[in-house]
Amino acid sequence: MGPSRSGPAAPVAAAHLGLGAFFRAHQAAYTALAPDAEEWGIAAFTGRSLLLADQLTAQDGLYTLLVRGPDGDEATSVGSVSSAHPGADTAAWLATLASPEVRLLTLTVTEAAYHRTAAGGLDLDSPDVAADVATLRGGARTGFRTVPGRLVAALAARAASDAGPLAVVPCDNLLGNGAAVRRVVTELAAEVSSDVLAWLEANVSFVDTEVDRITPRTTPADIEAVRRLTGLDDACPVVTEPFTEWTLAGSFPGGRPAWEKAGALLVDDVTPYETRKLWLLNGSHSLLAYAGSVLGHRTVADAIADPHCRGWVEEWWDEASRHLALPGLEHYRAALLERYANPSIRHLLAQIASDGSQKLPVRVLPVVRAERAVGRMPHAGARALAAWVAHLRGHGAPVADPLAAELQAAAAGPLAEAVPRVLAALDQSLADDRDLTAAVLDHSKELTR
Ligand SMILES: NC(=O)c1ccc[n+]([C@@H]2O[C@H](COP(=O)([O-])OP(=O)(O)OC[C@H]3O[C@@H](n4cnc5c(N)ncnc54)[C@H](O)[C@@H]3O)[C@@H](O)[C@H]2O)c1
Ligand SMILES: O=P(O)(O)OC[C@@H](O)[C@@H](O)[C@H](O)[C@H](O)CO
Repeated sequence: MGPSRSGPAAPVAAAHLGLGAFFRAHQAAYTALAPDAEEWGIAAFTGRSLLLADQLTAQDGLYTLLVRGPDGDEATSVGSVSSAHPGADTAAWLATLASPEVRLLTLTVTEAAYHRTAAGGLDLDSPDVAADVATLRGGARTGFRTVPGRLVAALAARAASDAGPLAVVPCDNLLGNGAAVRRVVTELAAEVSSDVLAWLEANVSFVDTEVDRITPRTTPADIEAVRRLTGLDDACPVVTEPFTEWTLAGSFPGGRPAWEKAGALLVDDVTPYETRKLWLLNGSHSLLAYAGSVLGHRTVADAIADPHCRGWVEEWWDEASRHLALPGLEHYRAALLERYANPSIRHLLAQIASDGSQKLPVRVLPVVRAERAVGRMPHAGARALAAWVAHLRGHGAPVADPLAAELQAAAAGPLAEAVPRVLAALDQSLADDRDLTAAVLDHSKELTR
């Protein structure tokens, strides 16, 4: 028997786009733990797939959260998802966001889904973005190809029904994610309708967040572990670690669940938390994803057990720590080592390796630039870039990236020519830095020797 409810689900007051593993281990779990959870049911939409929406609907939105610590598993049933919908159901999407009862929208759609240029604006040259501009200008209510397109369509529907203010809460690993999403959404709205633009500027707040909880993809073995532990045939449990963190800064004009009572931190500025997390955790994750997989490792736990990889991570943390403001970095680093070594969390390096062109500019390049600005050579950062070049040349984890074709072409051929071409694809000024290019080349040779 699968999970099912004994009473009604909470009325829908929040929406989510990007229904997947992380949202269910993080934001939905915080909402479920908040004391006012019964007022904040969530209508959750997948990005694209049908399966998870169908599986959750068959389970009344309920799923098992399996928290795996080094010493054992703990299963809880999470009930904050009141309805689950496939991303293609635009009628339900527009109706949900046009409802005055809905005052909150969280997002976990991956970094790549925002269609940002390297400078952070909306990529209006993208054919998918251009198609959405045409669709939105034509007033169609379906057929959107991008996340910014879906967001602007929803805000237009909300403006039309005068449904009141909304807080948009992006939870992807982007620095200044609230401001980043505000920018792409306002730039797209400006292409489409000055009325919608004016409405959203007056009614929509974009909240910056730092989010942290390592949540790998669910495997058949996880489903079996849940069955053994709970006796339930849960088709879509989520496996995560005990550690969890959520820091938010911004306004919630229509209210929000009392997330702070569930452990979230409401602050004036998330930047120090966000940079610490993105550089130390995500930066080292990307380093391991490329360099560790070149050495033949498959998971974070395997790679961190290798003294070479562990040394590279420590070196990266030394470089990044020179540019971080929060105190207690030694403690943070020690905790990360424990989290990475958790043998019950099989976090695949191949999953982390995806979309490097979108992730490295956030996780690694700021530290490389800061080190070069003070005249130092960031060898660990150069190694991460070298490992990415090796990955694009076919070593280690397979390539999955929206820019895969052009990046793999840039990475082909003699290494001495490939390295500056790949660096230039990230940022021309990196390729123009001869000493950095030479260091990346040396690390590339060493890694693939
Ligand atoms: N998994 C983690 O440990 C973790 C931790 C912190 C933050 N995050 C953030 O959450 C995001 C999602 O992670 P997840 O583990 O839930 O992944 P997932 O694959 O389980 O879910 C991703 C969701 O985003 C949707 N999506 C993906 N690409 C899209 C696109 N181009 N357009 C529209 N929708 C798209 C998918 O359809 C799915 O609904 C990550 O990319 C990251 O930014 C994840
Ligand atoms: O989820 P992604 O693909 O953005 O990145 C992979 C990991 O680095 C990331 O998911 C971390 O596990 C997470 O950010 C931990 O909080």
